[in-house]
Amino acid sequence: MTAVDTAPAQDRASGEAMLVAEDVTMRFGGLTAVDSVNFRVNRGEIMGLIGPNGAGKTTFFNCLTGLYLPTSGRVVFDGAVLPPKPRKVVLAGMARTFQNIRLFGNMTALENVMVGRYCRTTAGPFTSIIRGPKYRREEAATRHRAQELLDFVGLGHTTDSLARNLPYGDQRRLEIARALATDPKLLLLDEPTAGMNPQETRQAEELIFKIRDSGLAIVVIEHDMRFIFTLCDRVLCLVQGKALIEGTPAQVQSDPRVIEAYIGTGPEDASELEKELDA
Ligand SMILES: Nc1ncnc2c1ncn2[C@@H]1O[C@H](COP(=O)(O)OP(=O)(O)OP(=O)(O)O)[C@@H](O)[C@H]1O
Repeated sequence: MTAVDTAPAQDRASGEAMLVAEDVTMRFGGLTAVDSVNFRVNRGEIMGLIGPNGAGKTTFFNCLTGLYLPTSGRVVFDGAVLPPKPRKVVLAGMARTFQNIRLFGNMTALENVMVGRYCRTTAGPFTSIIRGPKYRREEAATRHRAQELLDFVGLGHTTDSLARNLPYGDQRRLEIARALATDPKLLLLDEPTAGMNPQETRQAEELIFKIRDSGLAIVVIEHDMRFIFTLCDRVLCLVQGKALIEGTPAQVQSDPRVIEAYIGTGPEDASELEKELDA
């Protein structure tokens, strides 16, 4: 978490591919939730995924992170086809957060982050019971790294607080710290600002830039358009499972088909989008 990415957005957009989705299709029975979507995320890039409700964003995200095996097409991560097990995906260097907070509420902030770290430790059940020197060394290193990550996300003061007692915005940041504990090369965030107040949203934005600057690639699903257009190098808009447009925030923002797609799916989404674009 030390290197700083100072590359301009256009360099990142033409950089080396970290994640490539080729013709990814996901069907649930007769419903095609994701329809032949191509997608590419480069090293050090922040990629946004938008679309009206039911557009297939979460399903596509689940295909990208190994939670779903696409009906057809493939996902290549860091040069290799994505392994079909979420645990192997994490070990390959991909971490994610979920739309709904999934912390261990009765564990402390530090313990929550340590849980994320255990995928990189080697102590098995036997060593953990014996608690020999190797276990103690590893546990101390895990604790140290977890504290570093709490500091990194701005939660250094919450070490011993129970996760369930943290304010909402802090819980979201704690989830990010736990994801970072797995040492990812790519971080996927599913609606990271859902339910946040404007101040928490601004803090989330700063944190995501900081993570990108530390060398990670990031994919974000978000309904908050102002947030996504400020944050991302490129944005993909999905509509009814299909890729409508992919481009820079300026290109996507000015494409009339994007507003049209939102209007077609209900006045709430559309007025939200127009409000954001006018701001
Ligand atoms: N496990 C599933 N089984 C059957 N249908 C599903 C399943 N998951 C999603 N769908 C359907 O696939 C379509 C896309 O849903 P998805 O949740 O991916 O959209 P989304 O863009 O993430 O929506 P939102 O913004 O509301 O979260 C919807 O019609 C949804 O009902």
